[in-house]
Amino acid sequence: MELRVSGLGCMRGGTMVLRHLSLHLRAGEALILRGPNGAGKTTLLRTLAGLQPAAEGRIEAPEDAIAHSGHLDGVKAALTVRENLRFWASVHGRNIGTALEDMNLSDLAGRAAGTLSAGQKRRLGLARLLVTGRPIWLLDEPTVALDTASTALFVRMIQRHLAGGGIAIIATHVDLGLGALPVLDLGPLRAISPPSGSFDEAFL
Ligand SMILES: Nc1ncnc2c1ncn2[C@@H]1O[C@H](COP(=O)(O)OP(=O)(O)OP(=O)(O)O)[C@@H](O)[C@H]1O
Repeated sequence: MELRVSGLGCMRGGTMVLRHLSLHLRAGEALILRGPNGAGKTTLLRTLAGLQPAAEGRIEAPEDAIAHSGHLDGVKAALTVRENLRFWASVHGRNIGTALEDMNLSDLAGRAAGTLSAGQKRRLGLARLLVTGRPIWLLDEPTVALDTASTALFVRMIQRHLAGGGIAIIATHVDLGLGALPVLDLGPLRAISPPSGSFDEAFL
């Protein structure tokens, strides 16, 4: 199990955002993506997941190995938590296993997903990764809206995934307490310079 990326360039909205990105992850390895707002973390993860085409370069991974968890996780509001997981599991030809327990969703299993809080929905989105059975996880700000206990559940979930030979790329602005993982700063790989005097800078 490997993910190999070479000379990757990614576009967003018709503009080249990142260029010359190469990386190589083997089973059990993880990478933290960092960079300021707009650096291209989401764009990179979407490109690696095949949600948008690469502008240049190569992405090599086994077929159907990648699962992506982003800001919109396709939670079906009218289905219960359990039904959502069963639906995704069936798409991948699997059952939901211990996904409910692993993300502390057992007490919410019968609730319509549309009635969940932001953090509960995020836990459901992360539980979805478990039922895909896919070994390469691409995670975009996975702990947004999670409280301390849920963040700890997520960290354990990642540790088990890596111990089982999985791979993870995690875009995050926070220290997850996952130990000394390699960090890729996308700032230097930006294909475009942020405009000077931008809105953000005006408030720094
Ligand atoms: N739908 C879109 N259409 C056009 N440009 C976009 C679109 N989405 C993002 N962009 C632009 O693409 C660039 C990269 O955005 P991206 O969301 O990948 O950054 P990011 O590093 O994930 O940022 P953040 O830390 O704020 O989540 C930014 O300049 C952003 O403004």
